[in-house]
Amino acid sequence: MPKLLKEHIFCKLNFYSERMQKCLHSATQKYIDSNVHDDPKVFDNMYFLIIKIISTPVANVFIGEEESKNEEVVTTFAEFTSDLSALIKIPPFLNFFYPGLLNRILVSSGLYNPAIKHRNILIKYIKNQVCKRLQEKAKYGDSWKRPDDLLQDIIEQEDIDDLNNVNYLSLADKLLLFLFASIHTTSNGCANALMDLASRPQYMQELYEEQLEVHKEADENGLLPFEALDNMKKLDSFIRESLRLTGHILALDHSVLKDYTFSNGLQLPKDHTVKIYVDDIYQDELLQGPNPKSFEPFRHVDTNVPASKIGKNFMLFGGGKHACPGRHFAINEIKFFLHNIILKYNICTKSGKIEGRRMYGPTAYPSSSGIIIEKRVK
Ligand code: HEM
Repeated sequence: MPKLLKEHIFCKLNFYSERMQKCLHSATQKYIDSNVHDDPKVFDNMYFLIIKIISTPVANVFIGEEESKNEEVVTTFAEFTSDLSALIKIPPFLNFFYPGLLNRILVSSGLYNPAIKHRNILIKYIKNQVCKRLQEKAKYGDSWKRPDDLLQDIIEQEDIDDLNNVNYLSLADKLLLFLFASIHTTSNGCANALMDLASRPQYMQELYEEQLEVHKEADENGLLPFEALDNMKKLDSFIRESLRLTGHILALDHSVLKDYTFSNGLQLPKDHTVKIYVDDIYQDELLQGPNPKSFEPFRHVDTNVPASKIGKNFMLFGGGKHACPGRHFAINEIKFFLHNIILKYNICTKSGKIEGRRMYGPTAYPSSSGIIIEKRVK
């Protein structure tokens, strides 16, 4: 799965950049712009709007221009992970017998499996595309212009060419894995960054000036060249700081595959799950520099370390050979989205205070508090 993404999406970030921006523009227009008129407007729980906005370009790149315009597709992309995470919230009553036993019973007995609804929706739209594409390819042969998206890449990689022999279940399951990895994570990061900005309006002017300068590179449709992302240095630093202070207490669950003993004698027994105690990384002055607990939006500007850069002092995307391959895609999406918001609007929290994260056990979620969005006077 990571190999597929690396070969077919992350090598083509530049190619997808225009589509990503067009989708973000139209989704922002639909979910935000159309609700903000001359008076300031309060948006509660922005996460639910942002997840729809983030899902729009992801759906476009994953299953193509045509189907991604459909509201039902965007809703499935947006809701799949949160519906699934309802399973994680079920108290682990039967874990005494076997880890996750209650969830396994619910899912395998068919009593509760939130994935099925989304899989059926996805199959409906994928089927439409697969049929159309195979028929067109048969009709036009070499002159057929193949659509460029992940679905087409999978069709070709798996040599799918017989309409009567397509395993739609397997195709949908592959795509659902990608949805699981990409949508909630990116939306979380984006909603946190927006709330962090609304909480600290004093940094807005500096970011606005940078985005104005960057926007000089835009074409007549307001679309930026891919390279413009590199010039959003302050915005990039702001996003990295927001990600650094995501706020989880424990993160990065990993299974221990074999008994392991660290040099200090600490033992990890096989088959246990280990999690990282996040404060050990982000509140350590040696790793983060001075005042590691405080939100300093421009702390990364002169460090030459972009928001997507992983390292021992920044583990949000994991590390090593399994580090998140989607991190550049995610950061680009967040930057393009915030670029537009900063140019169009002033934002602040409804409470007028800094809003922190919402905790669910050791995991942090974006705050559901209100954000006031007001058109910028030019
Ligand atoms: C802010 C957004 C994101 C965050 C915070 C995030 C975080 C992570 C983390 C922590 C891991 C596990 C790394 C490890 O085990 O060491 C991971 C893996 C992965 N992520 Fe992301 N991710 C994000 C966005 C995305 C996007 C947009 C995609 C796809 C388009 C994606 C695809 C993947 C895949 C395929 C893996 C598995 C990699 C492997 O096992 O080799 N992620 N991500």
